[in-house]
Amino acid sequence: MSYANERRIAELAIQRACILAERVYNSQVKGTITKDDKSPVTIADFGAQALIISSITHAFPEDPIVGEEDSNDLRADKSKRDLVWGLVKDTLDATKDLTGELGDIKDDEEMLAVIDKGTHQGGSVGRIWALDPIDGTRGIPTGRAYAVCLGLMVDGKVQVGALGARTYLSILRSRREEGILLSAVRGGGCHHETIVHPICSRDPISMSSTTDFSKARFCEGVETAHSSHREQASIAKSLGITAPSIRMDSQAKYASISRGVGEIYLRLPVSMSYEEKIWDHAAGSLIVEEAGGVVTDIYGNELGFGQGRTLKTNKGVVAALRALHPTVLKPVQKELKVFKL
Ligand SMILES: Nc1ncnc2c1ncn2[C@@H]1O[C@H](COP(=O)(O)O)[C@@H](OP(=O)(O)O)[C@H]1O
Ligand SMILES: [Mg+2]
Ligand SMILES: [Mg+2]
Ligand SMILES: [Mg+2]
Repeated sequence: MSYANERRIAELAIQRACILAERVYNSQVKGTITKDDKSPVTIADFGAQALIISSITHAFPEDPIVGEEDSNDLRADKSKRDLVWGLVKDTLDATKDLTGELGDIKDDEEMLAVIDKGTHQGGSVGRIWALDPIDGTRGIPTGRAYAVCLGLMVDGKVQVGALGARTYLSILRSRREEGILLSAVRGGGCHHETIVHPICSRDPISMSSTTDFSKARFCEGVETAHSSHREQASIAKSLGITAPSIRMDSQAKYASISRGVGEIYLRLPVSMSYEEKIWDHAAGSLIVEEAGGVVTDIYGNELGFGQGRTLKTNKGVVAALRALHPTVLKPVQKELKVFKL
């Protein structure tokens, strides 16, 4: 199946949400709330979730959605709700030419209801979308990278992925680059474009072909609570990697290696009890695979997207160019003392 319509809707929905996210990124007002699990959420996360879910349900009304956020905090805080609705309304007004394909939201009550359409529990049967409205939320208040990510799973396997990301190349190359949009369909390769709407040009992308570890670079997250920098450094050293790690928030790391900026992405668990969320990996992992990479957990197992809202049976992530992946996995397993289950 080509999934051409799903890919187009996902790309447009991501672009519309990125317009909202950029407003928050560039504004003084982030409206950050600390969730019950102590993680942050901003008004951009809520607004982007509302816009993207409304797009999916407009185009594919039968499809369930696993989204990261819910509306509870907004229902309890009228001023935050007003801020989010103001953002959503302004973005809808600014993108009226997309309303035919992506639909509209009429008022703040409808917005809250739309946000709560992301509560599906996931699973291995049929079509299910996985949405991370803002991945790398800490990147928004800190002015670092973030990404807006959407994947379509069919019978537990990701078939379509789209990801809008900003700033990672500008961070790396000290120059301003507009956001980029990457998308992929399984078996159909992936491409990228600068985020300008409407979609106009497409360039295929592929990973770097570097197989010499002395010339290779690896990506890792910024937050030390999300992956083990110490173990990642030790693995890089044992592989003979000499370049410093490329650190950035969000699935921009998947985007980065899929465009040849870095060859390896290591996300080694800091805690063996943490279960990675499907929305943190659905889009990015497919994009890397379609750009020539392999994505597994630390055991070498493929990521299992059909087991609910989390990757229950996986621990950590190891993503690398196909030719490098087996060699990267060896020191990972030695360092973490793990064996294939
Ligand atoms: N202990 C942990 N281990 C791994 N990932 C974690 C974590 N706690 C939170 N996360 C996830 O890490 C994501 C960000 O990844 P990164 O550090 O690569 O930017 C967060 O996504 P959100 O920012 O969407 O909440 C969150 O889901
Ligand atoms: Mg979060
Ligand atoms: Mg996330
Ligand atoms: Mg998020």
